[in-house]
Amino acid sequence: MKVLVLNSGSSSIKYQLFRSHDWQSIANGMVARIGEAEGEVKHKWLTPDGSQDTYQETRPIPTHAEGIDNIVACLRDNGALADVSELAAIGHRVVHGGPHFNKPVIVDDAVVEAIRDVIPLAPLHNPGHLAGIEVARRLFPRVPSVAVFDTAFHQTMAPSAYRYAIPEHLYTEHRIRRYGFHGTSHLYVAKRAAAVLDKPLSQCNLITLHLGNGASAAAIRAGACADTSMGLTPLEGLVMGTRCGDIDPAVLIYLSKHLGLDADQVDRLLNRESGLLGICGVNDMREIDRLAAAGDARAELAIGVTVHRLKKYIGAYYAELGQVDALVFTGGIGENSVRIRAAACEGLQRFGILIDDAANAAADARGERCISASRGEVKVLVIPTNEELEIAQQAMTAVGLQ
Ligand SMILES: Nc1ncnc2c1ncn2[C@@H]1O[C@H](COP(=O)(O)OP(=O)(O)O)[C@@H](O)[C@H]1O
Ligand SMILES: CC(=O)OP(=O)(O)O
Ligand SMILES: [Mg+2]
Repeated sequence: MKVLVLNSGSSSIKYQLFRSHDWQSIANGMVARIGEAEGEVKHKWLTPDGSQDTYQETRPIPTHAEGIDNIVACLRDNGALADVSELAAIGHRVVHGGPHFNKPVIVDDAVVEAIRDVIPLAPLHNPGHLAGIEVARRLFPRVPSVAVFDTAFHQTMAPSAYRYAIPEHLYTEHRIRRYGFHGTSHLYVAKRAAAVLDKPLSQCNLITLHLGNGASAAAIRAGACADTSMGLTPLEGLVMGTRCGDIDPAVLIYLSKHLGLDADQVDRLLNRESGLLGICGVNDMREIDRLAAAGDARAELAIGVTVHRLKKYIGAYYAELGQVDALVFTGGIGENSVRIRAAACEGLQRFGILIDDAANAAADARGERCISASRGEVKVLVIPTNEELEIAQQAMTAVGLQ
């Protein structure tokens, strides 16, 4: 059997197709710039002889339905999914499940309504997910769609971690609390870390750092999420590509009262024009690394603010957990930036966190690896995330086939 995973955003749909007997990824790609004059289509798949083939074009993709049509036609034509009856499930990434979901669910009308219900809490993400879900259910009425929520893994947080210190009715009536995101990634790397540590996940205390364009940290106690840096929305916490992360809430009041910005302008400023981009004009960490190495002071500052914030979270989560088995780096930056990993761990020997510089910088290193020095009590691990695989496996379990 096969499982198709869709990560359907506001203007793009990323996908990956797995075969379930060995969880090999047999095709992946995306359609982007949906609704724009020039859409972008990229497909990659495994051929029967084991090599990779690709297809790329620009063409208008007016709607999500046409996007999914394009993906399915390509999978049919290249043989990756010659027959739709091979599909056991379609797994959908859903960023916000609100308070409703702590595990994956087979999508029915009630689930669609629940996802719609929390659109105000994730206006950038949930509408795109719903479009993908609705099209998939219409095109494949016989294939179960399974929603896998970014928020689900974080549902084990205690009220002391998820409640904000604001009037109670904002929680009881308006559901304003910390939800946390990237949960599928935090869970996936936590499972892999437990395998590397050779212990059951339920016996592991971990600090996981998902550092991509969006970035978040999680404190994991005995395999369950105890705290995480993102909040009501994916804006809180670490410094991100274009998002500010933690900020004095009075800055918003100031922007509104003294600079006359309305809610939409504040939203755009903090979600899209801040973070690394806001500090140094660039949001790609590779480019920032290069600029900083060439002496660019703003790029250096962007790295400085990022690392300062990361260290605060490592320290805070260490204090929350009391004992830590491993610190885990993942996401595009966590997996690749030697400098950020080294700087985030610098000076933490007293915590038992000590990096082996050669292991951290090993140029040819790929895949899961341990980069801590042997005398460091806390293992420092680099674990490439694979949210799609986690979604595919959870979807298979949800439909009772695994
Ligand atoms: N070799 C590298 N060194 C430093 N940063 C890198 C490297 N490769 C990728 N990145 C950074 O990873 C980030 C994207 O992470 P990714 O997890 O792919 O993001 P997304 O959240 O979009 O999935 C970008 O800031 C990119 O510059
Ligand atoms: C929740 C979130 O921030 O997701 P992404 O990193 O994919 O933007
Ligand atoms: Mg990502």
